[in-house]
Amino acid sequence: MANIQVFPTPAALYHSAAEYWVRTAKRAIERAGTFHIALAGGSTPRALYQLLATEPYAGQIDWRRIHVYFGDERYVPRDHPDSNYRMAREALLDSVAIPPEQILRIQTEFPEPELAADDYAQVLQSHLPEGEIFDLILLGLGADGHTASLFPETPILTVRDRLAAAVYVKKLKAWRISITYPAVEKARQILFLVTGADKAAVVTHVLSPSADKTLPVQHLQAQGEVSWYLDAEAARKWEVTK
Ligand SMILES: O=C1O[C@H](COP(=O)(O)O)[C@@H](O)[C@H](O)[C@H]1O
Repeated sequence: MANIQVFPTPAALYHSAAEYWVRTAKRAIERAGTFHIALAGGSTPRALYQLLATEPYAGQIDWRRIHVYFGDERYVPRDHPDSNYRMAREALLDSVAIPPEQILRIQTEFPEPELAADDYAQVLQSHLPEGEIFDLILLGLGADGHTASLFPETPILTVRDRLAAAVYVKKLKAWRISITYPAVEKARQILFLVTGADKAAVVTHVLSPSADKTLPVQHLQAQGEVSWYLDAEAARKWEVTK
């Protein structure tokens, strides 16, 4: 059963998500000495990353113990405006003391997206703690129901033998590299961040137990704790139906 929280404003959501991150990191560091987190891309998490780079949050985290991964990446150069790595770097990673070798981006320099995905699958296998388990995965939700780059009606949805894969998204005419269901499902904790009125319909569909299981996020068989942080706009239609 997921924990669903609705916040009156995006700012309230971001502050609670920053507190969640700090709590989860401290707990992991106490338990294992490290915190392995996969970041979401897109635009929603940017404000969270910016908050984490400032007080009172930044000073509560032992950044030297943090290992950062990416849930998905656009197959573009790392300084491209669409790059999820670039967004996270500008919003957070450039401002905190994570050792550079612990920032494990998806390397899009490979000549084929499949090679980049194979490389990232290896990176995850060799860097994640035993069992290839993330402490926390941050995820977003696209208006079409995609999460990470698990897009509807794409072959990546059937990949269960690798931790990362490449996917061509026809409607975007673009390649993506993404972690796969098995990588997401094993995480200790998953936190979805969803804001804005354009997500209201998809949120209602995804969170209604009786809705058709047509969207990728509905097929996620998470083994750990799942939380949804929604702002009031994104939750507007769901709150009416529940
Ligand atoms: O393309 C992407 O979309 C999703 C959702 O992004 P959002 O800005 O609408 O929240 C995101 O989670 C994913 O990382 C990104 O590559």
